[in-house]
Amino acid sequence: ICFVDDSGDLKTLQDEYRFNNNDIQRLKPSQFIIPGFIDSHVHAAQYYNTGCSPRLKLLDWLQAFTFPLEAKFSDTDFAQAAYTKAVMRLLRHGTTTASYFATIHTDSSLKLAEITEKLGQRAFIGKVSMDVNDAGPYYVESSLSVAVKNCERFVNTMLKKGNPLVAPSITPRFALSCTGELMKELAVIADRSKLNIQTHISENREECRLVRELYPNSQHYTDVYDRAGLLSEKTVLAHGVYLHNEEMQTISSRGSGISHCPNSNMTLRSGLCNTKRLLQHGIDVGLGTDMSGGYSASILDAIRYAVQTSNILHIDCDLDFSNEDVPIGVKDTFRMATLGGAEVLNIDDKVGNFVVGKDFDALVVDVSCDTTGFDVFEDESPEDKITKFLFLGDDRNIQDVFVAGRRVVSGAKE
Ligand SMILES: Nc1nc2[nH]cnc2c(=O)[nH]1
Ligand SMILES: [Zn+2]
Repeated sequence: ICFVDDSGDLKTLQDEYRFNNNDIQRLKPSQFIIPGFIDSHVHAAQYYNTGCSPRLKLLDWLQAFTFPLEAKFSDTDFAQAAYTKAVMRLLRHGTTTASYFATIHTDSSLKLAEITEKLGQRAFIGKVSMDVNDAGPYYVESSLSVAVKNCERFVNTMLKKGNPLVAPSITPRFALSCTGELMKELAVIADRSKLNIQTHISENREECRLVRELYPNSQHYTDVYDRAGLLSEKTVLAHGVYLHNEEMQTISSRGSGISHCPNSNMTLRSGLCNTKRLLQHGIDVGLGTDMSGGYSASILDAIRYAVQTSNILHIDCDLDFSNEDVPIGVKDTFRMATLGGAEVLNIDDKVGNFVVGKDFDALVVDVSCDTTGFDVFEDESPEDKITKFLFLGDDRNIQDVFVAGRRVVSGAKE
């Protein structure tokens, strides 16, 4: 982004900033641009299962549906086809940055990185690390040392590429899938190259109970990760539904962020995350689809579910809340979907809003395109139109998608 200027005098701007007439894209009155959406927690492999909503809770769902699906990604041809569809779908929904979990397989995780590079999406790619799986030996790394070697090969290959848009993220699946030793080794690898870290935390009551049982010497779930050295300002913790105040204080003091995944939290009946409390503790909050825990690949869906989650938390609570404590609204969740996500992923110096010097990651939205699913009226303000798009719009309204100034989706008719 070289300049932001609302002067109507094109000639003066052209003289000052030296751009050609051919470089100008004029927006229609029904169009506007917004920062690209950031999905701070999404499982690329699980795209295959989106919409299959099996009505199980987290741990049973992992065993019955998710691990068997992820095991198929040992086949790199299968991975190539499935990941291509996933990345294309996310881009079509306006996700300019995604923080992906892949699977435990190094080569197919590298394929996911290649696909995001080719299709032009900004991405963090996580080869999933797990050296424990009670569900069986068919989906687990065979030992601690193999898990560490796999992670190192993945990270080294990614770093050698040196792509400014696609980076590795260290990805211990969660405390129930990793030994304490593995988590410590992964923290060292992350620290060595100052990498992002992503994992799940405090998503489901049964999961929290098992973590307490498995780590009796830790004060709480957050402490398990903190003792392993996994909490940095580049750490993304997905869910955080059942965090206590003390845990939020620790997360805040380490500068780690939470990826709020409201569709997943409801679909898997995990719980309702109180994002207001997280924000009050000074924690960065972004949005995640967490597909296929969440059934939708769209961050617009997460924007809506995040509003509704906060609304539900405030039903019948009016007497307990002061007048100031209103639920979060669509402005808040739109921020989470853009700048909030950038803060959580520690890339807010590069993306998240339109500030000179940042990269142009943007969506051209048209609220009156041919196939639009809602109506706007002449007397409505720009703010009304944006709000309607956030609540009622979909990929049909997303005309163009730009990542770092490159148009990666063009919905314009020839
Ligand atoms: N939602 C969700 N939670 C998890 N916890 C550990 N693995 C997963 C996963 O794949 N999805
Ligand atoms: Zn997840």
